[in-house]
Amino acid sequence: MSYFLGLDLGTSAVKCILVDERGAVAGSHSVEYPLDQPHPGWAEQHPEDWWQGTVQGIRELLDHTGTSGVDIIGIGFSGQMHGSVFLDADQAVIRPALLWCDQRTAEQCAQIEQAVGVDELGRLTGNRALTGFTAPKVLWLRQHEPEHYARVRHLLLPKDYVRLRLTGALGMDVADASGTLLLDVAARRWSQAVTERLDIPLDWLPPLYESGEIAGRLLPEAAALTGLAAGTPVVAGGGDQACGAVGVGVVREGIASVALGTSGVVFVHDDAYQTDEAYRLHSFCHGVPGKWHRMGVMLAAGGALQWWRRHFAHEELARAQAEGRDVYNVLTSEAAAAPLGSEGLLFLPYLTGERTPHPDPKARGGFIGLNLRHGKAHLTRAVLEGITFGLRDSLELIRASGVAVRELRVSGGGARSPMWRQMIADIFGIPVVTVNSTDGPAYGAAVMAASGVLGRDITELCDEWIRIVDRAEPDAARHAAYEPYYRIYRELYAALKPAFHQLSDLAAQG
Ligand SMILES: Nc1ncnc2c1ncn2[C@@H]1O[C@H](COP(=O)(O)OP(=O)(O)O)[C@@H](O)[C@H]1O
Ligand SMILES: O=C(CO)[C@@H](O)[C@H](O)COP(=O)(O)O
Repeated sequence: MSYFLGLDLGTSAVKCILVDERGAVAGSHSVEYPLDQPHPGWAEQHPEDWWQGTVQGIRELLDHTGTSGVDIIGIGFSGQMHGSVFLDADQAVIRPALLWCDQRTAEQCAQIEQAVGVDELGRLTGNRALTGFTAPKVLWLRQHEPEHYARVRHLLLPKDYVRLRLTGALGMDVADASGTLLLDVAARRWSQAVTERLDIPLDWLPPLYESGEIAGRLLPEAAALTGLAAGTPVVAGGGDQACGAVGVGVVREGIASVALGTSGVVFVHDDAYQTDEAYRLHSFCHGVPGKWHRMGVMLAAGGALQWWRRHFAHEELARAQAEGRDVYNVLTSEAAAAPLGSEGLLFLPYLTGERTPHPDPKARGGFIGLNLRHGKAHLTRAVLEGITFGLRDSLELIRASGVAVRELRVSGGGARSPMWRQMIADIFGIPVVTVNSTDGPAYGAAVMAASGVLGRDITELCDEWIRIVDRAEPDAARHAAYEPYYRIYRELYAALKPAFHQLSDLAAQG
């Protein structure tokens, strides 16, 4: 049997999966690596950790599944988006990468929007300057670490660095490149106009590919380290959101996806390039050649639940261990027992600032409406409801731009919870489905590898390999009961913004 290897270079771990020629997952394995937060709001990782994790992950996957490297006929990549990998003339890493969730570049974003103009930047790139994006990170390096900046000769995104180590070839796909703010997203090529205005050398940027195109072949030294065969084709792949959407079959108009990972993303496929009026949604190239997508991105969706679990779920953790259950399972069961609306309690999930719909690194979280009757279950339910209201904000932007969403496909860690899936269906008022491929971005990366190696269309492969396995219908009464809560939720950010900013400034002073 021949296999495709899908690699998803995530924020917390690299996930490696094997998919056979009929689209069935034959095995998966993850290797974690650390995230550094040297200052409040900063987030960095060492590209060497990604490389070591990937090598280990591939080796262990082959060992555990008893697969021979020669049976892997293609490799595809998904990766956390936007992170800046700065390389010198010898392709050596100059400093740790600044990640998608790093918030240090508010000043540089303002400088970019002033230098280019918000409308002109939108016209050239389809997007606004947001702190997570790559171009502001380049300006930050120039202003704060000029000695490092002087050495830069190549700029890559996280997965492209690992592909470089595997194949020796520099490259980037247009889906991931869309999140650099240096791509002319409509034309699917680097924007000379933007690089010139920002004074970023165009020759730092690698050759561009569509996601299913072969971007290199495995080097003999990488083959020796991983157990794969030298010469194995490696496709360009995509950013994790484009790969995740392909992985659940969001390759046609009318179907949207919600990815509930650390971040939370509402994603729609576009046959033609589109932007919303004020560029509040991201407009990016899709992993499907010649197609685009729009998405709203919450910075802490699953991340907010993870924070809640880590700091406040000690009893639930003990119970989960005693009963051999997942702690998230215990938490969501508790939340299910609390009433809808958490008895007048709302949670704001802006724990690491926010992107959509409030592009504000100084936005903060909170519980609003606490009273003496509230206990842990109410608070846990409020966290889940608050994250879901945050996702609904992105859905409303998508709806306002004229897209009729008929069905939502959910993926990511949060999608494992039937209770949360039903809550999304009720709050959104749309059916929520899950598909047979639960490996999201890694599966999408494997589909892209199959497309490149077999010369098949990505949409066709998705139609053949992906099918719906579960469906949660919205309950009309619960949908109506959530509406007044959602209306109040929508007003809270604007009302609390001045306090968030003052608190954020006070915290930064130490
Ligand atoms: N059984 C579950 N029920 C509800 N949420 C869950 C469950 N398992 C994981 N999660 C959520 O999913 C998140 C991890 O999702 P994942 O897709 O693995 O994230 P990432 O790829 O960003 O590392 C966790 O932080 C948690 O909030
Ligand atoms: O910033 C974005 C998309 O714009 C994130 O999707 C990151 O690419 C990684 O998110 P997780 O998969 O770790 O949640």
